[in-house]
Amino acid sequence: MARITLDHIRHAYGANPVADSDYALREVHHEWNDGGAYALLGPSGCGKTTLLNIISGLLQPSHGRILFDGNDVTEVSTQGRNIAQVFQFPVIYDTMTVYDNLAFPLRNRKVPEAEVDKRVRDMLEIIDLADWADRKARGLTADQKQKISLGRGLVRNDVNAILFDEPLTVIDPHMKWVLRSQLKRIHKQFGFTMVYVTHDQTEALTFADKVVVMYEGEIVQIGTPAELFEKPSHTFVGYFIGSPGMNVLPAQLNERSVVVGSQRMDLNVPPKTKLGDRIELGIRPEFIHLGREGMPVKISRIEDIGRRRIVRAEFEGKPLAIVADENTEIPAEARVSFDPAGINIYANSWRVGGEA
Ligand SMILES: Nc1ncnc2c1ncn2[C@@H]1O[C@H](COP(=O)(O)OP(=O)(O)OP(=O)(O)O)[C@@H](O)[C@H]1O
Repeated sequence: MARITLDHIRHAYGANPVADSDYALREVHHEWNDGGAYALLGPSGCGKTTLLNIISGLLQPSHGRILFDGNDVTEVSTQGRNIAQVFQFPVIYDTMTVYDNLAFPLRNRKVPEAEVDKRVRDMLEIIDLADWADRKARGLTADQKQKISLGRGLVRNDVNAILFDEPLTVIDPHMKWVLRSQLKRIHKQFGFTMVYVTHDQTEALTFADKVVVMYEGEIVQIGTPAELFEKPSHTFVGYFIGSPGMNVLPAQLNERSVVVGSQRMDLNVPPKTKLGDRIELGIRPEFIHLGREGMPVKISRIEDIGRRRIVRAEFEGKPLAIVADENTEIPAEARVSFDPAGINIYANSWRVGGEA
């Protein structure tokens, strides 16, 4: 397995890129740990597949280098990079048996047959297809075929990394959950470096140790699920992760306090900002307390979602979502207070601290 260094990588599909907007990938400069499980998460078109293809060697970046364990592989072919890939749709040999499909990548690399047999049988157990070993792949369901694709990616233990591009798209929801848990277990057991592309936050948060959130061709945050939830580096992360997402309110800073409309909240450490910065206050719906004390809000709607309620309200002329538990009393003259630990201050969409 390998440590992956993305050294000032940028990519434009068109010739002669000039503006930032000409780049599908703006500037990616990061190091990913050997044995880490990374999920690339972001909306359609943000550059996830572009970055994955640069890592796999399917695409040459317009600028920058890519290194595996410190060795420059920018010019090395996909095959030479020694990585396994699992795509959105199953890539398997229909006329081969399930067993032979899994054995194929090992036999290709001249692994001794006894070792092939051991690894294939172990993998058949992991992907729960042991009873199907001698069946031709042709007659299998889409789920089963994709399990074979996953198995083929995971059966080799000499790869530098395994790359997954939305591999569970064709899988039904229950099986998705099962396969995701299996992937996590396999990762713990074998310590592969895994990079997993998805636009589904649940998938990213359950699979990865580190979630790489992408937005408009940039990595806006790399963090654990807890970090993304508690301290979103960019307002987009706050909005994209969580359901409902973070409330983002236009604000002003005033020495040691932040002001939203006519409301003022004290801050312990005043964030560093420049004159002219666009200031916003971010607060997740889970960090807002609803009751009879605090700042006035106008409630417009209450949604029951099992044991929690989402309260939609208006605060200083702006929409505000509040998560309350099912027993919270909602008074007619409702008021709110923001948990100081949940307050984030943003300047031009980037977090600049701000715990009160
Ligand atoms: N072959 C190509 N030629 C020109 N533009 C491309 C090409 N492939 C992707 N793009 C553009 O580059 C940007 C990033 O696309 P990319 O496929 O990397 O995004 P993504 O996050 O993987 O999206 P999705 O989730 O829809 O697959 C998009 O604006 C897309 O239109």
